[in-house]
Parts: sequence; structure tokens; C-alpha cells
Amino acid sequence: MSQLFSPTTLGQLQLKNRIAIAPMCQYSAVDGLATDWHMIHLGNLALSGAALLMLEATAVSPEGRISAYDLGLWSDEHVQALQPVVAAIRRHSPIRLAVQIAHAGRKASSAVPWEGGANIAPEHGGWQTVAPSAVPHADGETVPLALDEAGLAKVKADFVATARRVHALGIEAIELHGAHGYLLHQFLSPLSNQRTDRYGGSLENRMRFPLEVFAAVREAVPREVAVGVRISASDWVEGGWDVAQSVVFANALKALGTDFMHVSSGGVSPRQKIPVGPGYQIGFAERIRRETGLPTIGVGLITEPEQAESIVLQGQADMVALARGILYDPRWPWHAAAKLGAQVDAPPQYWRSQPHNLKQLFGETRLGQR
Ligand SMILES: Cc1cc2nc3c(=O)[nH]c(=O)nc-3n(C[C@H](O)[C@H](O)[C@H](O)COP(=O)(O)O)c2cc1C
Repeated sequence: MSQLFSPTTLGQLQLKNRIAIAPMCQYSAVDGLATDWHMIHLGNLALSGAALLMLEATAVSPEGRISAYDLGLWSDEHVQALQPVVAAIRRHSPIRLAVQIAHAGRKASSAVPWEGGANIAPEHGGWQTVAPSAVPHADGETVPLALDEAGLAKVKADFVATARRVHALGIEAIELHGAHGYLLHQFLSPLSNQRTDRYGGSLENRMRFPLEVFAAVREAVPREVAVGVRISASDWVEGGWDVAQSVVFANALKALGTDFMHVSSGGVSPRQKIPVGPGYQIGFAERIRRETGLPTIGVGLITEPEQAESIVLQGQADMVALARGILYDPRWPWHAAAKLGAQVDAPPQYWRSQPHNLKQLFGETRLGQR
């Protein structure tokens, strides 16, 4: 009996298996509005057999975008643009949905990511970036504005309003982007947070704003909506954020009612040295899970079915999230189910139209009807 294909829960959200699709920016939105790319890209992944599809980093405000092409949910117009995508997925797939709500802080920019630029200065058509402190992400990048009390209140209100829009779309989970050097991570890390007020300095102070945002979001949506946080468990820089602080943060989130932790790493400093390799971040997930008891999602070069099975079987994480692996092979869960002798959802259209082909490949019992 495969553990990877056994059910689990994130808060009140019930999931058929332990496979999540990690949030992946598509740089295909127009003024933050979903386009037909979202329909085909997310529609394709919705048929993968994974249990949870996490939508890309979705900006809570226009100036929170890392590029001019990010998805956003800062107005009701954005809800209307995403609604047909959600409706189509609902009609054709049992997959559960999450949106990663995000503000990129000092990494925000109107730059075109694939042309190598980041952080275009306002005088060159970018927008004013904000951050905990007036410290740029990298030398030579534009200097962000340190958020004052009014600025902090606005960012928090933007997260809350966006969470309400996710709920209005009928989406069952929300992930706060607290990883990869985005704004909430910038508050956590001493490398980017050099404030001397109650939002900077000690660990307690650096955690304060992310915890306030989490608490406000948690309160803004009903309990049945799973709310969790993606963190970078390490900055991979001496003197930066690390896994011990991550455990303290996760326990503080637990007290506020987080339903899950999604454990990544890096992104706050160009000085980072990440030892990339198979499952390179899973040790962080394992420690956070062990020391908090929270449902935990592991991510990062999880590409092999046996590797994913072992991660959940050994209790290193409750779920695995795949990003590049599932872009490369959008039927990864089918292939994993075939290898592990498990059953997975397949769209009835495929099953009905080509029963012999599918049976030949996967055997009689492997592809379940939902
Ligand atoms: C195209 C692409 C876009 C990504 N966008 C996001 C994002 O919007 N939010 C986020 O937290 N991580 C993002 N990531 C990181 C992935 O979610 C994931 O953590 C990382 O790729 C490692 O997983 P993998 O080895 O399975 O690809 C992105 C990765 C890729 C490849």
C-alpha cells in the first residue's frame, strides 16, 4: 500500500494523495489578470492526478509583483478573470486548489524576468519598491522604501483583501508566500531587516509583521479554508535566517492556527550558496515537522516516485510538492502510481475513449474513476 497515494489533511482540507503541485510563476498575466495561458496551463496540471494544485505567486497589490506579468488578485476584476479558470477545473477535475498570495517587497519590479533584469528604477518605468529597510536586494539595484506604520497597515490590508478574494473564488487553501526573499521573508531575515523599531532586531521583533499578517488572513477566512505559509528555512548565508529560527516561527504560526508549513529555502541574498541536489531541502521540512507537529510539505528536486514515497513513509514530510518535474511530465502522478502499484484519478474522457491503450500501460485497476 503506497503512502504517497494515501489520503491526508491540511487543516480541514481533505486530500486524496500526498502530491502537491508547487506554485510556479508563469509571467503570463496582463495587468495581473489571468489569461488563456492560465486556462490551458492550470487545466493541464489539474488533470495530472495530483491532489493539490497551488497557483503561482499572486500579488496582493500591483507594486508587490516581481514582474509586470505576475498574476494578481488586488481587485474584483482579477477575481472575474480567474473565475472561468477555476470553474473549468471544477467541472473536469477533483483536484483541490490553493493560491499563493504574495508581495515581493524589495524584489518587486516591472522588469522582464526572462531578459535578465530585476528591480527597474521608478525613473525607468519600474515602480517604487518597499521593504522592511532601505536595503536593496543586490548592489546596484534600486533602493526600496522602508515601510512606515501606514505602509505596514496597507500591506496587511492588501493580504487580507486578497485572501477574501481567494475565498470568494471558492478556492479551498491559501498559502502566504514567506519564502524566496519575498516581503514577509525580508522581515524575518536579519540580512534584509535592519529596523530598530518593534519590527526589527530580535527574532521576536522580526517575526512580528509576518505573524500579524498571518493572523489577519487566518481571521479573514473561515476555518474550512486551509491557511499555511511557505518559508525559506535557511538563507544559506552565515548570520542569516536559519532552520532553528524557522522552528520558532513555525511554532508561533501554529499557535495562530496555521494548517501547514511548506518548506523551501534561499532567495533573500545573492550571497547564498545552496547545495542543490536531490531532496536538498527535505531535512528542513523533517525538522520543522518533528519539532512542531504541523502538517508539512517538502519541496525541491523531488523527481522520483520511490524518493517521494520514502519521504512520506519515513515521515520527513506529509506531502511532497513538485515544480519542474511536473512541468516536464504533467502525468507524473500516473507514472508514480504505476510504479508504486497505486490508484490515481484519470479523466473519464481519456478512460472512456482509449480503454485499451490505458489498460495496456497501467493495468486494469490503476486508473480510477473519480
Ligand atoms: C517556472 C517556475 C516558477 C516558480 N514560481 C514560484 C512561485 O511563484 N512561488 C514560489 O514560492 N516558488 C516558485 N518557484 C519555485 C518552486 O515552487 C519550487 O520551490 C522549486 O522549483 C523547487 O522545486 P522543483 O525542484 O520541483 O522544481 C518557481 C519555480 C519554477 C521552476
